Amino acid sequence: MWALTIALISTCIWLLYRWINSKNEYWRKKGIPFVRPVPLFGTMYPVISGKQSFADLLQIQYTELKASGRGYGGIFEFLTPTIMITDPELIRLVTVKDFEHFAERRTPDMKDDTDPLFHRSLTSLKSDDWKHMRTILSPAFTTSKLRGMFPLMSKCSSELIKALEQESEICESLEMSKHFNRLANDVIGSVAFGHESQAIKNDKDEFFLMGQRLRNFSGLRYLIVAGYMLAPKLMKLLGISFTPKDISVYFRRLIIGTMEQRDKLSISRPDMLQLLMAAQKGGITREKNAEIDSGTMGEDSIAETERIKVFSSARLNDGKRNITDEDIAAQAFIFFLAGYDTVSAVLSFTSHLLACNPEVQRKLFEEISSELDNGNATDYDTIRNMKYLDMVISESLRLYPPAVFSDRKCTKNYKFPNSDFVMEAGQGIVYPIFALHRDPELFENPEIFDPERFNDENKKKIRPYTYLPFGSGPHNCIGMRFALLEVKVCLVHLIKKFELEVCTKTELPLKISTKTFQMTTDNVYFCTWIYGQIFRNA
Ligand code: HEM
Repeated sequence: MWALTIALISTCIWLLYRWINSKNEYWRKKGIPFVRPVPLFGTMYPVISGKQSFADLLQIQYTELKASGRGYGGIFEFLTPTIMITDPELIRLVTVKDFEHFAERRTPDMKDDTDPLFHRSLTSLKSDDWKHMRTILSPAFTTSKLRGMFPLMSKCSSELIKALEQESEICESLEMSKHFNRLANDVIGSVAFGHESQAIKNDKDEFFLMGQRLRNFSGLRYLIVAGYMLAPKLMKLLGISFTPKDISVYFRRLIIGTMEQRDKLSISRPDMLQLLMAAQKGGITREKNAEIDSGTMGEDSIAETERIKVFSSARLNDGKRNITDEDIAAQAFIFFLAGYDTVSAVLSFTSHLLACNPEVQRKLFEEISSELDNGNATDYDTIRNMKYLDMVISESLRLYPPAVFSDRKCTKNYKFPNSDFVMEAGQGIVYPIFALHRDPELFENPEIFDPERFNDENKKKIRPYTYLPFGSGPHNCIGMRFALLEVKVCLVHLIKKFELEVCTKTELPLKISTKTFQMTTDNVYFCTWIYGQIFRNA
């Protein structure tokens, strides 16, 4: 009996081993260059074992695949064969020109009721539902709407400065990322949820604590992300949700409660929630000549034409799709998820870079002071005119793009140019943003922080589709202009008041965290001094 059981178990293990190995043969059989996988973990093992950050792993794989000269190659996300693009021209084809073959993201397929907020959000919607929702949401990011949201952002930044002043009186060094986290929470809470969150003043704020749990992708949630990569069908069958139930219920209730209150008391506020409520009632129109959804600076002019083509068929209200309260809650939720860690990461990394590069910080301070000394208020237009500020942020986004890669799902079989390789519908394709930004053939001395790369003359020399912190094509980041404005407002408030300096706790050189998939470090500490005449005149 024992012998039979052992024989049975051994046979199962052997069959499993054969099956896994046969999966790992996928790219070899297709004749595509590939990164050698580890059984079961594919090419993800260095990240799963905590040896490498996700950004570093993608950079190593990119370098290996680029060397093949083919412009793309195979990786294995656990058992799933995926294509990684290394050629900027192919990124253009996939994200822009041949959009109809790659019209979706690879967001996990879930049952409708598993994670309704995530499932109905812009990042998960497919085909016409996505086009329709994106068309509705885009007007929330026009110049005039951002101008309206500016005071909400400004208020949060002023509160941040007060908090830093208070803390710097009692502490020698400040953990800046902690503060930026709270700022990002309060801004997106205010603008997307219409909720006056108070995380800057009170770290026990309920909205903040819920958000902290939601954005924590370590531990069990790290395993859930891995589970969706390893066995998506099984995860779907088991109905495992990304978002803990209580958090989902909390955010939904908050949004719907706020909407009811606004309706009852006829309250109107210049935020995204108001725009979504207007869209629900059919009262939102596209503004004439509105600057919306313009491409990222890494693209070329063709991208704009393609974007217009994709959305020309979508109408704001086609009579077929009603916007439900659930849809509104889902969009506010995804704005929170997409706009919280990203903004807080940009602020943390930019501040770190400024602390390490006093000359750049001084130049930035001079630009801010001179704009404000000219009698300008710290308003939307003054901040938009600060060129050096824009250069500093662009360079920080090159070195530390919060999204280290982006992806698409092949939605229609696709024959790669100059090759026999046909990608099958359903397969995934990634483009490694971080690796492109750090490629010495694309950016000279890529490890060096040099905002001059983005001055008027130099930025024209950047090859299209190599600098893509906000992605590319019709699926690019809808919140780009909002995010950049928020980062700028905060930095202007910060630098006009403080000098940032490294301290003994500052990690030098900075290491990207290996504990999570996100672009973050394990800590960002600075010494900060409140701005004083003595320092600035020295
Ligand atoms: C500095 C901050 C941010 C960075 C670096 C960033 C970056 C990105 C990137 C790389 C993508 C994928 C684009 C592609 O695949 O082509 C993306 C998508 C997206 N982002 Fe952002 N993002 C930021 C802030 C925000 C904010 C503040 C919001 C919302 C208010 C937002 C909402 C979204 C949404 C909804 C998508 C999916 C768009 C779609 O598929 O149609 N992001 N973002």
